[in-house]
Amino acid sequence: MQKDEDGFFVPAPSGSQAAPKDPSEPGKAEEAPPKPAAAPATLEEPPAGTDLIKSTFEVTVTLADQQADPNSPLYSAKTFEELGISDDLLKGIYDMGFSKPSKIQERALPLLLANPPMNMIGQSQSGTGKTAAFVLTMLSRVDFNLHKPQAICLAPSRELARQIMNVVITMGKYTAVQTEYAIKDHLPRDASNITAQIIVGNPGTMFDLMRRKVLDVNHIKVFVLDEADNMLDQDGLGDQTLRVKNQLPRNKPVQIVLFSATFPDHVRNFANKFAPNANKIELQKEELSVDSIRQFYMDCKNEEHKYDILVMLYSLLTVGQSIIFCKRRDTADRISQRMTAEGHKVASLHGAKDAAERDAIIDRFREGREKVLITTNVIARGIDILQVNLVVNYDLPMMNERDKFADERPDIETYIHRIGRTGRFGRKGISINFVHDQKTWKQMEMIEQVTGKQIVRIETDDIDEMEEKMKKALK
Ligand SMILES: Nc1ncnc2c1ncn2[C@@H]1O[C@H](COP(=O)(O)OP(=O)(O)OP(=O)(O)O)[C@@H](O)[C@H]1O
Repeated sequence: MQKDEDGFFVPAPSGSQAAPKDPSEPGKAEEAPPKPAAAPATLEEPPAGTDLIKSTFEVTVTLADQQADPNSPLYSAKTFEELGISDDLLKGIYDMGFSKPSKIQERALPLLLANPPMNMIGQSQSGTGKTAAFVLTMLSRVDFNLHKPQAICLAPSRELARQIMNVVITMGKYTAVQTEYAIKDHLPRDASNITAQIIVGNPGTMFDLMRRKVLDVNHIKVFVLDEADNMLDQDGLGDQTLRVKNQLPRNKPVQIVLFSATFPDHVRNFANKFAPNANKIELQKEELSVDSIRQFYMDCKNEEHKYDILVMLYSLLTVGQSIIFCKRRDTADRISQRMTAEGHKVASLHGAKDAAERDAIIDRFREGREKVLITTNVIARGIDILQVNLVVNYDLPMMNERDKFADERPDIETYIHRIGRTGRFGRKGISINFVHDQKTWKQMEMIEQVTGKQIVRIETDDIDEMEEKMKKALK
């Protein structure tokens, strides 16, 4: 059994190849032991000036080449011009409104674009600009005169794959780049032979296109995993991701680029094997989430009371836009049906809906036509909608949603990604957890302990106080 995007167990696709079960055996080509790493360099951000993002967090840069000095200006770019990329790409970047690289871009791009290409394992908080870093890497390595797949990017959900594709198309607007999706129900126009240079999709469909030789792997130079810890998780999408990797040519170097806001220890070991000899950018454990997200909790009396509180919050949910995370698809449906019947305007999105419906729902939400989205973990990661200023954990994320053998511990990584749907690129945001019994209270306490960020109580019976606290947090 494996899990789908919502974290539900589903049977493996028929005819799929068996993949190694042991995470320590990810294949043969990548078995070479990594070189000893150089002493890590810890860098502090200079005082923030007019930066859009006031990043005070620290990253640790570890170079695969132990002779090199990670503090060398060679490995930092204060401007996009310094990167030596084409004018067409520079124009694309400036058109997106980016005036200078964000912290992760500043540190990662010189390493990503250097020749010969080196693997990268990059970590930086949600909403800090990782996408542009790997998209620029793909675009700058592609030969636009060659009509063959040259860069592939995998993401855990169709919504995220579509979002990444938009960045590829927008940033590549002044180039001749051609793109293709590898997502379900989105068959390539010419279903026998993909001529596009950059393919973005989900691992199951990507593998299928490769296996059927619709996607020729022989010219692939870059392989990106966004949300890499999730993509490598053995109980989630890991097997399928590994199958994709095993299709890549072994006699030619492929640059492997892994990015995420979280790399839990058990995945990090696998990541090191998946992307051997990688340059690494890591966050300190206590810096996993950005400070611009203020975290609250509400003490609900019981499960039913959670619903009442959510309805009471409705006027606040619609001040900007909000995402409500539930554990189960049927909870998401039930809440949205009830709220709709009571005259509120909400949408629900989860993995049981068909592809066209999912696309329509997220597009409407992105355009601001829906203000409240009730969903599952399917869009917990990566989704970038700047107007979202409130995230509600109607149910806390649990490990047992990811792993049927896990106990009732909270899923800290998923929590960090969920609340990261707000507070994008230095903006303010709020998250609210609903707790309703001893168990959920303890789970939240554990989240507070591990993340080192305070979660402040809001009274459930004083709507005015609630409003005031939340508005203050958003100021
Ligand atoms: N250099 C920049 N200048 C201004 N805005 C930027 C810059 N880089 C990225 N952004 C914007 O910041 C927002 C967040 O970026 P992105 O979605 O890449 O975050 P992320 O680090 O991938 O987050 P997550 O971990 O949630 O996937 C996007 O709206 C993007 O357009």
